[in-house]
Amino acid sequence: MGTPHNEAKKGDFAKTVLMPGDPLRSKFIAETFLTDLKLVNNVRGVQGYTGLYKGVPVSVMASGMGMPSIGIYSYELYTQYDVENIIRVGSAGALRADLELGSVVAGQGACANSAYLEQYELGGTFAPIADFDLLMAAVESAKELGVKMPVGNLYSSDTFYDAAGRNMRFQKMGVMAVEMEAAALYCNAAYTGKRALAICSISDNLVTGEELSPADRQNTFTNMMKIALEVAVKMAD
Ligand SMILES: O=P(O)(O)O[C@H]1O[C@H](CO)[C@@H](O)[C@H]1O
Ligand SMILES: O=c1cc[nH]c(=O)[nH]1
Repeated sequence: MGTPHNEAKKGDFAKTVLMPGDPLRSKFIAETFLTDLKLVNNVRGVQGYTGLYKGVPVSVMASGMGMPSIGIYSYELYTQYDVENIIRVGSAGALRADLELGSVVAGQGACANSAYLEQYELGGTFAPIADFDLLMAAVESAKELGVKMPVGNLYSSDTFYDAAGRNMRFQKMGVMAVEMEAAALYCNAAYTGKRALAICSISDNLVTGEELSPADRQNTFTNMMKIALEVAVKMAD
C-alpha cells in the first residue's frame, strides 16, 4: 500500500501520532524521546517515525505548513493507516502580551479564515474543536509536569504574513495565538470520526514583537513535546 505522500505500510504507524509542522522538529522529537526508532516515511522529506515512549508505540510525522498540507497528511493517517489520535505540536504567534516565548497553549477550538472548511458544503459555520479526551489528558499531563498551559481558542490562518491585519481582529475575540494548521486537523478528525488536539509553543509574540530563532523553533519546545507524549501514554490505557 501507500499514498502519493506516504510510503509507510499498514501497521507502520502507532495509534497516536505527534505532528509538528517542521520535519526537523519531527526528527528532533523522535531522536530525543523515542527508542526502537524506525523511519516509516520519507516521501518529500516529510519524515515519519515510529518508536517507543515509556514502552508505548508512538509515531511522529511532520505536516508541512498550512491547512492544505496538514489536510493531506492527517486525512491519509486517519483513513489509510488506522491512526486514532493526532496531536499537533506546533509553533504559534501569541496574540496576548502575557504569553512568554516558549510557553505552551492548548487549542480547545480553532477559528479559521480558510477555504478548507468549504469542502463540506455545510451551509453554516462549523466550529472546529479539539477532542475532549485528548484535551483533558493534555491538561492533566501539563499539571503533572508542572507546565502552565492556558486552554482556549487558536486562529488558523491561511497566511503567515497578515496584510489585512486580521490577527488583531481575532485577538479582540479573545483568541490566544495564531498558527496555520489546527482548524484543518480538527475538521479532518470530525469528518473521519477520529480524535485531534493542537498544542502549540509560542515562537513569537505579535503584541510585544519578541521572537525565537529558527533553531529554537526546531529544538527547544520540549515541554510541549513531553505533554503530547504523556497524552499518547494515557491514550494507550
Ligand atoms: O512550527 P509549525 O508547527 O510549522 O507551525 C507554525 O509555523 C509555521 C509558520 O512559520 C506554520 O506551519 C505555523 O502553523
Ligand atoms: O503561523 C504562525 C506561527 C507563528 N507566528 C505567526 O505569526 N504565525
